[in-house]
Amino acid sequence: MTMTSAISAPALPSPRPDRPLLKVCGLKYPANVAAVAALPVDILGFIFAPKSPRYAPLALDAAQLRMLPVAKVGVFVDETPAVIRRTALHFGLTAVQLHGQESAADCAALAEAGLPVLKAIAVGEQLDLARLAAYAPFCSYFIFDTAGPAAGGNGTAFNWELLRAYDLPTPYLLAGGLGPDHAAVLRELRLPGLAGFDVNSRFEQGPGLKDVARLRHFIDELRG
Ligand SMILES: O=C(O)c1ccccc1NCC(=O)[C@H](O)[C@H](O)COP(=O)(O)O
Repeated sequence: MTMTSAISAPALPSPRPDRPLLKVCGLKYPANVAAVAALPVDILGFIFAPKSPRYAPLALDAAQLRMLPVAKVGVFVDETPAVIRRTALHFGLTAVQLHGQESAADCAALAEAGLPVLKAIAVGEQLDLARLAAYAPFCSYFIFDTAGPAAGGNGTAFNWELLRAYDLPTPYLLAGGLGPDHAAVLRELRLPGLAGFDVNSRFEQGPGLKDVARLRHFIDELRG
């Protein structure tokens, strides 16, 4: 039995020609998870990195997650494959997001075990796109996120123009400090390979608690 056949989770959405995908990351509390899942969002993200203030497994309701008809991504930072696979099965995850120093071989091993992989790339002043070619065959998406003191959820944006030279076949989500005030510019943003956006700390009332009204307004503005 493959990993995917053991998990009844909706598939990871493909890029859409008509509108950008939206991933809301860093959810933690069951009532808030339900409220965000009722919005027209494409992917929900849950943090399984113990150092994060959004570390979710102790608060999450696994039965609720397994039933949700939305793609669910578990975010891990340099975690062991065994823990990742066990967590994915327990929570019914659709895919895993690797947000540390994982290698292309790490991504390949999980993808070949039936778990689609989103590989996060930390972007600083420069972006070495050439090194990503080794990852591309094993990743469903890249997530370009701003490098910072924490592995993720830093709340700051990077220079998106660094992606103007992107030429790999793997689509990506843009992340890093995207907030309500970005809706209009994101709506017009055209970059090669860009499939959508990943939002997190700038839509929070507290760590892991999303502001549903702020998200709804952002989605309305983003999609028109
Ligand atoms: O959000 C976290 O606390 C986090 C911790 C460790 C690894 C990854 C983490 N977040 C992953 C994400 O996909 C975030 O959405 C991404 O870093 C952007 O966050 P933000 O800058 O707050 O919008």
